[in-house]
Amino acid sequence: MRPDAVTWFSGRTSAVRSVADVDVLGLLRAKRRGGHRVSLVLPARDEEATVGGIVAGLVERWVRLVPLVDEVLVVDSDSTDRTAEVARAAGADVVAAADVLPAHGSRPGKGEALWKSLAATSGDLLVFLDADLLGDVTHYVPGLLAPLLTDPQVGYVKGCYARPLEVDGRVTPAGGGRVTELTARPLLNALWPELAGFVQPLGGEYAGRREALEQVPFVSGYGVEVGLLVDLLGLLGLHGLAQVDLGVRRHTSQDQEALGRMAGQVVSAVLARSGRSGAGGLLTQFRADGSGFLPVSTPVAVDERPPMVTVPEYRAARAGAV
Ligand SMILES: O=c1ccn([C@@H]2O[C@H](COP(=O)(O)OP(=O)(O)O)[C@@H](O)[C@H]2O)c(=O)[nH]1
Ligand SMILES: O=C(O)[C@@H](COP(=O)(O)O)O[C@H]1O[C@H](CO)[C@@H](O)[C@H](O)[C@H]1O
Repeated sequence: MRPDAVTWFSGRTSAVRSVADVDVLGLLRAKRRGGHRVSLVLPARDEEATVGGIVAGLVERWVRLVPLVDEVLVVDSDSTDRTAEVARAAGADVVAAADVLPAHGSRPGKGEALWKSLAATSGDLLVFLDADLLGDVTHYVPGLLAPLLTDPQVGYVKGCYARPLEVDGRVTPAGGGRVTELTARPLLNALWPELAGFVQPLGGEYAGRREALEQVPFVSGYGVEVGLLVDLLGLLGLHGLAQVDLGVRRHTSQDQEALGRMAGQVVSAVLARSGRSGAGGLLTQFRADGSGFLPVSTPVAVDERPPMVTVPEYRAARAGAV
């Protein structure tokens, strides 16, 4: 790593691998002293199998027992299963992404759900967790909040973790984060070497200050994480970014073809931010069908929403909330 990345990695990486690793009551005092309000957001598309357990555990611990969190919102991203009902029964507020800022239409994708969450929440601090996480993620919330509550210089915090790979029920202790290792990390090291210290640049668990998040665009699909990282580097500088080692992250993984499409979206977001548009914006993959190869093409061109602070309805709502 370049010296600036080395310095950042050693100075801006903390560790919260369990609740025992963090002074929760100290964070609660810091939250109250700072007059902060915390919104926990989970973007969810067809996550009925996992979203209920995640929400129930976090609501019990961080809303009821120790009120680090003031609102828990599941953004239902065009689910076709019972995600919304399960999340609501577990104690979350639920909103359909398509119902937020309806005058601005509705686009598919995780980034769209995250962008809309800014208009559907009120916290000055936001924590984002995927809704397909497996295992105990209780400590993720205080771990991600700690740098924001204790260091005013930090505006954005990404979780990092070991990532076991679970495919067809078989678990290998490493190997997860395939798009990260095979696409995002090489591209970021080549184009933004100052970001080389991020262990999990694509990780779906992160937290940030609203005043920063509302000033950057949100890539509508899976390019949202890499887009946010590069754009927040520009807005906050490397010293405004941090990461926290949360130990291990398990989630329900997608197949290689799906991850290929995800990688295509990540590459498009990177190319757009490095001054080169992805020429065709189309990714062609091939399925072996026994008698040859069937080409399957998917649009991966960057589609993004503007900084939320430019949306009149958002500004009006925030002004009214003051
Ligand atoms: O169009 C989408 C795609 C994904 N997601 C959610 O974003 C998170 C991460 O997506 P996914 O699990 O598909 O990515 P992976 O973790 O496999 O990389 C999960 O909570 C998904 O339900 C979403 O809200 N809308
Ligand atoms: O990090 C990665 O390579 C991908 C895929 O992870 P796996 O190979 O399925 O463990 O997962 C992340 O990438 C997505 C795109 O940024 C994020 O939206 C997901 O939250 C995150 O899990």
